Amino acid sequence: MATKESTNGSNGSNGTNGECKITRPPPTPSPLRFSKFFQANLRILVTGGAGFIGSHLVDKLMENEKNEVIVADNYFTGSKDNLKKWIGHPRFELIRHDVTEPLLVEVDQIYHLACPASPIFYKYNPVKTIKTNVMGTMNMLGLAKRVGARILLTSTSEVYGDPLEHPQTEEYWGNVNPIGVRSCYDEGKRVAETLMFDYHRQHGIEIRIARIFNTYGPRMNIDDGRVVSNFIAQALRDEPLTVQKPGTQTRSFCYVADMVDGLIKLMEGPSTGPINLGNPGEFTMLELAENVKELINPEVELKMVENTPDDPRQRKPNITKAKEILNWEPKITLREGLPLMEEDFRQRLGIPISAMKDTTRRWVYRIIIISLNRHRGGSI
Ligand SMILES: NC(=O)c1ccc[n+]([C@@H]2O[C@H](COP(=O)([O-])OP(=O)(O)OC[C@H]3O[C@@H](n4cnc5c(N)ncnc54)[C@H](O)[C@@H]3O)[C@@H](O)[C@H]2O)c1
Ligand SMILES: O=C(O)[C@H]1O[C@H](OP(=O)(O)OP(=O)(O)OC[C@H]2O[C@@H](n3ccc(=O)[nH]c3=O)[C@H](O)[C@@H]2O)[C@H](O)[C@@H](O)[C@@H]1O
Repeated sequence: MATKESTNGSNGSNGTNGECKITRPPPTPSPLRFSKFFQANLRILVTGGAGFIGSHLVDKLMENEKNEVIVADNYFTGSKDNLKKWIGHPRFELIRHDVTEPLLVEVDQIYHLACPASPIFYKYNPVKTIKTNVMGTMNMLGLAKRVGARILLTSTSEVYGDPLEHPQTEEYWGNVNPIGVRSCYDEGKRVAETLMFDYHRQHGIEIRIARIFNTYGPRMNIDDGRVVSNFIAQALRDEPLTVQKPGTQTRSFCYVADMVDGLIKLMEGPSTGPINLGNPGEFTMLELAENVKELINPEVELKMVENTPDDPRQRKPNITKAKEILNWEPKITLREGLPLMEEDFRQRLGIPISAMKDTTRRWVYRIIIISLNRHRGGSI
């Protein structure tokens, strides 16, 4: 159940001293919620819910029988296949909708994830990407204002650009190219954050902002060009792992189940954010390639290839705020998460494993599942 919003924007670092004076009280939710015989569940809209992170978020939200989930998605990078187990469920609805157009639904919470995440896709149509981030976020904030819903934005570590501060804290204002080929996404998300705080200050909207760092796991698009999906697909297909130069650039990789837990804790918690969500385990791309080679295909080769402009040279989240405010930190390491993603890719690609490798792999897989279940006290 949505709790009363902390009205001072506390715990958020909005680039000043953290104070965030509200000029107006939050809009009152629909009168239905206060009716004596209110029986309906918590109505949750997930934009981009047919995507990689969104579909895992829907799975987790649907585990709670008090939740009704509506997904709005234009299937630009997502797929109904990611939600097939929920289609037809009485507490679930799926709408084909582009968030650059207004959406009129009665909801209590909005998880606003709609935006292509892979650089290949968001650079494919940069004007649409920035429209999605600006107009799409404005439409969702307008909806939140109309129905009195709490809204969470999945922002990104790309708001820090090619960071000069390392690791990145939420107080860091970033080092972003305003006119580069990634700006549609990097600046688009920065404007989305600005809109979130302006609606919060001007209209009292209950906001939550997550700055998500590189996330991986099952259901990533196999050929969407992101490094983890690329390396796993290449290793399984016996193709050279394409390490983009210099190969010493770093990223920190968070398993999707950990990310979903963090998003829900942020939505249900007291803080507006922004709060970094990610795994501080930092790897160079060469180290990542070596891990994939060792875990999935020791015979595969590595091939150095050209990189794209404005590629950040380093990225690692400082997650102190997530630990202290949300009591959240990731539990699944890269070496535990990669085999889970390999299993998903094998099934989707129809690539069996060699008999010899099968036995060892089954043991490794079983050990990982047992230790993860022990970690998380539930099912992975
Ligand atoms: N995966 C990551 O590493 C990562 C890192 C930082 C931030 N994020 C953010 O998290 C969110 C989800 O990322 P993901 O990895 O699941 O990406 P994804 O591409 O798998 O999912 C995005 C979803 O949004 C939908 N979508 C895109 N444009 C839309 C529009 N105009 N209207 C309606 N639906 C639209 C897509 O069809 C897709 O289902 C995005 O906002 C992304 O920016 C992801
Ligand atoms: O975490 C984040 O905030 C961002 O992470 C990723 O952005 P990026 O890190 O550029 O993702 P990748 O395309 O996976 O690239 C990561 C690194 O791997 C390298 N790479 C990529 C692909 C490949 O085949 N080989 C390779 O070495 C790239 O040069 C880059 O240095 C996501 O695509 C963004 O949506 C997200 O906002």
